[in-house]
Amino acid sequence: MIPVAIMGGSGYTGVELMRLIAGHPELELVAVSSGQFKGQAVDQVFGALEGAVNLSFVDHDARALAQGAALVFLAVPHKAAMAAAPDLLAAGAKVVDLSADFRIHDVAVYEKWYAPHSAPELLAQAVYGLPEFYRNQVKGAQLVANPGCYVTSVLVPLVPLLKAGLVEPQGLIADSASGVSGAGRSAKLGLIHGEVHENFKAYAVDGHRHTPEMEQELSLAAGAEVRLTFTPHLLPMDRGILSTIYARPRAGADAEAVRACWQKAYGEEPFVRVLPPGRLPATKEVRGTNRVQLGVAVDPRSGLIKLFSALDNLTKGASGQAMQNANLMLGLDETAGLRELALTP
Ligand SMILES: NC(=O)C1=CN([C@@H]2O[C@H](COP(=O)(O)OP(=O)(O)OC[C@H]3O[C@@H](n4cnc5c(N)ncnc54)[C@H](OP(=O)(O)O)[C@@H]3O)[C@@H](O)[C@H]2O)C=CC1
Ligand SMILES: CC(=O)N[C@@H](CCC(=O)OP(=O)(O)O)C(=O)O
Repeated sequence: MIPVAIMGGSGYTGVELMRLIAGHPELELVAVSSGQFKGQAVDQVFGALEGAVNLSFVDHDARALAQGAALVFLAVPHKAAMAAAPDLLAAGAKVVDLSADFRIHDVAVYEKWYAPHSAPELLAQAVYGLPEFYRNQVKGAQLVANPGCYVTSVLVPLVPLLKAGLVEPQGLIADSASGVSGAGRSAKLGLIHGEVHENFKAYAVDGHRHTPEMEQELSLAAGAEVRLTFTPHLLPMDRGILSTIYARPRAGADAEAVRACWQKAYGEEPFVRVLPPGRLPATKEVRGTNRVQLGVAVDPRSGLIKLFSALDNLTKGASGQAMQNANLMLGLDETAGLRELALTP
């Protein structure tokens, strides 16, 4: 068994990582940290893990977590991740960072949207962890920057189409809606039941911090600078993201051409499902899985192409993708521990 550790085990992505590791044939969780629950048994704090994790939470001490772990998952907020990564790497551990700290290549862009960067020297070695696009680089990486949840739902449908020149790189619009677990497990007024239940609204309409990350990867795919209009929405459910993307077709591209392009890009991919005509992505069909579903339609009036993607923000949007990256970095079967199917109602 390969020993792994988690910094930030008391949050939603941390507990999801523990669930996935518990079902993984070759990984063993050897340490997990939490400030709030330090010293308490993991399965007392999270009853869902009873019998599956026999550890108590320890301090957020990077060097201690790296000791005895081949790989450490950083399931902590941005800033905390860049503070821990140098020590973890220096101690010889591989690192999968679920935060945004190493996703944006240009430090000035990162600092504009986030905060001053305390470890910019690591940006050049960080690999952007979308295995469907960067699999070979991930395999050799010491530090992987796991993509954002909204970002994965926008890049998977769009990147192959931009690379193939099937859609115009300008004028792209993405409307995405996320379940509440996307905002993490800390108490916030806007996330309590009375505010979220039976409600649906947009937020961050002047600019969400995932926009520059999307534009970075979309521009690389298009070979030209891409500007995207992105609007996130909060859905009254716990998990799941549905993105609807509007794009202007190029060279007469239609739904069939889009599906053929996706099939070429993803036909062999274990976690991307291109849905046949007549079926559209649905969050319930990917809930708890590492899958992304893709669907397409052409608006008969405007001629715009509508792309749809569904994923679970905590699995393919965070911890599942982190596990997929860890599998590649450790030389394991990429799908190990990730073969769960969604629950039907
Ligand atoms: N939720 C989601 O769907 C997604 C989340 N992400 C990213 O993953 C990371 C974790 O998110 P999520 O699990 O939702 O967050 P939560 O708020 O649910 O959990 C945060 C975790 O980080 C720990 N933590 C908080 N502050 C610090 C600190 N200064 N140093 C070390 N640890 C700290 C907390 O531990 P304690 O309070 O016990 O000390 C807790 O375990 C974030 O960077 C987030 O942006 C990425 C994609 C999707
Ligand atoms: C519903 C909700 O609030 N979602 C979060 C998703 C952000 C997230 O987790 O993003 P990083 O991985 O880049 O930190 C938000 O909009 O801030």
